[in-house]
Amino acid sequence: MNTVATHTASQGGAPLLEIDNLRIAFDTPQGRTEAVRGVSLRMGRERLAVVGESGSGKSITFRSLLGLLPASASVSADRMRLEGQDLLGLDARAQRALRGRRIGMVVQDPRQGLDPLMTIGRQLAEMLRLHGKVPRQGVRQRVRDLLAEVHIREPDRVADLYPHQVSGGMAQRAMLAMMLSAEPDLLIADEATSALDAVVRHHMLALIDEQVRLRGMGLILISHDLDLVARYADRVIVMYAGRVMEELPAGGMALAATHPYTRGLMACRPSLDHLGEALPVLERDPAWQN
Ligand SMILES: Nc1ncnc2c1ncn2[C@@H]1O[C@H](COP(=O)(O)OP(=O)(O)OP(=O)(O)O)[C@@H](O)[C@H]1O
Repeated sequence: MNTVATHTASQGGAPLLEIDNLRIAFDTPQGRTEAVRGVSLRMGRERLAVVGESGSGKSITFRSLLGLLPASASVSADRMRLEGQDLLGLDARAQRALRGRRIGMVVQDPRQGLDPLMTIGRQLAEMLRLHGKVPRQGVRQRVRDLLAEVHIREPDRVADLYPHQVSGGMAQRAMLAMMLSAEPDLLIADEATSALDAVVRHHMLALIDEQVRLRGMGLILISHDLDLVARYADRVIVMYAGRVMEELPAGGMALAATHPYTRGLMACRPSLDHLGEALPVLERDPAWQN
């Protein structure tokens, strides 16, 4: 299956995100390789997870929305729209504006998204000024509020710290606060928690979840962790070799999975109930590539 048919319309009629027949190829010294091969999906202000093995095209599919691919990538699609706004053919400036305002992205290494030379508070203040959503005299208070909204307990103290002075979990919260400062419609969390330990990971996902619900945003959760996905997503798309193999409700994933690749993915999950037992090897069929 290559098209995610479920169509959850967002307010105003148009779906939050529509992608039809997205293709991404890279020019490499060995020739051209097609990494994404005709992905189509629609989503509303819901929580959509994207799973699939390494290299299946999860990250680049959603990075392409933001123009975050290297120059060696060629992107084409029949349609790519955010609430009806055409994302194809935007120039670099318009793409930056979109990235800043309507789509936020939280990545695995928060320090990638934070400037090491600026305190967290100053970075947040600059973002707020850039988006012009808060009057000048209100910026300081808004910085404090945003840090408190991501459950940072001593916002004034943390605002004065540089990214290297805080823990990984705290840096991710700060990055989330930066993204939220623009009041985006769609948040992309790309393996946002995999660099953290299990407890901190759940806290971060729970925080993202809370903010997504409070603000009525759409969430795209790109992850390898099927247990996290079952907990924090409504729907799941499963990618393999640059295509969408199937779409499932997150809750009943194991029951609903029909594609042998997805069933294999489920079976290969480590479980506390079977500690010490060998995991099955994920088998692949060349026919799935077609
Ligand atoms: N700059 C690049 N040049 C050539 N190929 C690339 C480049 N970036 C990504 N690719 C290829 O695109 C494919 C998809 O990459 P992508 O990062 O989207 O995978 P992924 O599913 O997100 O994997 P992971 O879970 O490991 O992050 C991979 O096969 C990768 O080799």
